Amino acid sequence: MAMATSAPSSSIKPFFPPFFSSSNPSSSSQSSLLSFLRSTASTSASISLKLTSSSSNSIPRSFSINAALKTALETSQSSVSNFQNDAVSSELKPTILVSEKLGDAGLKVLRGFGNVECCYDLSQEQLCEKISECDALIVRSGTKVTRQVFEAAKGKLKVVGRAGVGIDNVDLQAATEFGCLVVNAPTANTVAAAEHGIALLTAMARNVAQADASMKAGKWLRSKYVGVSLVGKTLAVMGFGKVGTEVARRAKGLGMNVIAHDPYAPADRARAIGVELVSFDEALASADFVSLHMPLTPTTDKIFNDETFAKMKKGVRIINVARGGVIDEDALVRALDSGIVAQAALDVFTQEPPAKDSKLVQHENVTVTPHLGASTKEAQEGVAIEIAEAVVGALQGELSATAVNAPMVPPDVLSELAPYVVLAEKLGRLAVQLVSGGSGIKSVKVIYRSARDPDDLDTRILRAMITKGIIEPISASYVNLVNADFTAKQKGLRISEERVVVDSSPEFPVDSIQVQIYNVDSKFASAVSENGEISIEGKVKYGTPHLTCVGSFRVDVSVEGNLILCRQIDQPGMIGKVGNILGEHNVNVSFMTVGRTLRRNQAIMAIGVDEEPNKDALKEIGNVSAIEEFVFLKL
Ligand SMILES: NC(=O)C1=CN([C@@H]2O[C@H](COP(=O)(O)OP(=O)(O)OC[C@H]3O[C@@H](n4cnc5c(N)ncnc54)[C@H](O)[C@@H]3O)[C@@H](O)[C@H]2O)C=CC1
Ligand SMILES: O=C(O)C(=O)COP(=O)(O)O
Repeated sequence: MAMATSAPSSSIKPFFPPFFSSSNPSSSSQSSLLSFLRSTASTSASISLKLTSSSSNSIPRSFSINAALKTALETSQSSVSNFQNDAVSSELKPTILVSEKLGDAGLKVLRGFGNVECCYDLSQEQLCEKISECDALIVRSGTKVTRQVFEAAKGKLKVVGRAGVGIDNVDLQAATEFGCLVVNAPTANTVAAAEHGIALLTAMARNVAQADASMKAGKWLRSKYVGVSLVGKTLAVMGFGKVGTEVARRAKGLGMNVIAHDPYAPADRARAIGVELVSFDEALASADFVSLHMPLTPTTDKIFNDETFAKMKKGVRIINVARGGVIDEDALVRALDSGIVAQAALDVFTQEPPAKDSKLVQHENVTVTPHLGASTKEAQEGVAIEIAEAVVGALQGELSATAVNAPMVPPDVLSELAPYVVLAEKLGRLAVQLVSGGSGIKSVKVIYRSARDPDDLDTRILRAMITKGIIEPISASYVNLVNADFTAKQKGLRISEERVVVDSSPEFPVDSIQVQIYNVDSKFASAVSENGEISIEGKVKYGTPHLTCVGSFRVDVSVEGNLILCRQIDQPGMIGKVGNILGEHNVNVSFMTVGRTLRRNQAIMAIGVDEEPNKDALKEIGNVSAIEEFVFLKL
């Protein structure tokens, strides 16, 4: 008879229930309040799940993970305030470092949740030194969040919030590798940036800045500062996203002919506001004014250079409120000197602040502002609230709608998938414990059976949770939604997915999830299917995850607590025998089912137990003569 023990399971309660849970060993020395917050948060979330699901015999479509998380947040917040009389309380709250000026309304939201430290103008060294004490970091465009910062965080940093749009100052690859979520505030400063673009466009066309400076120097130069008119001129908006669209709208109001280039923008959205989408070269060849609104990426880096300036109309005027790096600044100086570019108005620079003697900044045909695009009172209050809520939400485990390096799952999809997310992680955790040795897993297949069209099922979050379930019990890695795919790749674990349409109720997103592990030995031979792979399957029943198939045996056991799987000769009295042993050792049985192949042939008994049986209890179970093999699994 084979007896097997389980692989160690992660027993640390998640601080980030349920999607960003971190059992990072390097951050396991969290303070007691943090541990408390973790446990209360996750408990509240699960209580909320149970209450909702118990009210109906079907999985409620109104199931709201956000509500569950909100409950968790409220519990945590009141827990925090309960601790406020404690002299050491402030040291025990999550620490949020704000490294650049943030609007008061946002700071208020943050202070209601954590310990907020505002430290502006930190050097890289100072930031690296401080970051290992911080759970979250909030930045604007001036802080470089480099790989060194993530390394220095030693796993403590869970969220970086960018109070604005551009995330080119954050090393996203490093953030992902370290499982750190990056969120931004992509909408609150759109209008401010667009208005600043228009301000620069009009100021440049009428030499406002130069004329102002000359008057302040005591001059009256009316003929020197004759400008150009905008009406009837062609403006090329390069990057027809949020800001570009708002600039286009306003420029139309000024009577300009607006064209746009954006390889990813839908033509009908442009057409709807009377803008024609054209190719890059066409935009350059026909524009009198070119306004830049694309992000800085490896593709757009220095996309405006000697070659592209040469394609522009002589005397073109350029506005840049996007990122300095999209222009080769030396090439722009050359184009200004040669007259290809008549004027430029720039809010952003490759290096910020630029060198004092920068030829570009000093050029008489250039109007500059010190990265003021987002700097209106309204925009700053807006981004501050947007980012504060996103960071607090992320610290509570909410899947942010503005996550930059994790799958964005719309709230309604998330709410519907919530119980399947729990099932997915548990199936991964169970399947890996059935592998003998626990290592060498290279190939996993997940089969989702659903009545819905395969295109109508977003499985990214389910795959991430299966990955988490598989990896965490057998390695020191901690896995969350952010780094699941990366960690799987690092470990050489290939997870393929198959979606099978079945004849069940399309009301539910998934009928069953099957996890198969290939080319491994099993410590419980009955979990191996006829085709040779370890195979288990689960379903959500009445809102609760159930294990429904082990190898080729049908079972039905709620996956809560721990599980004992026994294969025995199908004969009367087996349930009683094992139940007695567990009872004698004070182990409470929560569920028990028997699945068999043929009557009086082989059967599998799946027993849910609240406590972990001790060695003696397991030995006694193993000594029952009809039991051929068994395994104890931790969930
Ligand atoms: N100066 C400032 O203070 C501010 C600057 N910004 C910057 O403005 C830019 C745009 O911001 P949003 O409109 O909010 O972003 P967005 O993401 O809504 O729009 C960017 C657009 O650029 C397009 N794009 C990407 N690659 C392109 C390419 N090679 N050629 C043409 N288009 C391309 C995208 O398809 C997208 O439609 C970003 O760089 C952002 O950082 C935004 C706010 C304030
Ligand atoms: O949101 C953006 O992309 C911006 O460039 C605004 O930057 P800031 O927050 O003002 O440093």
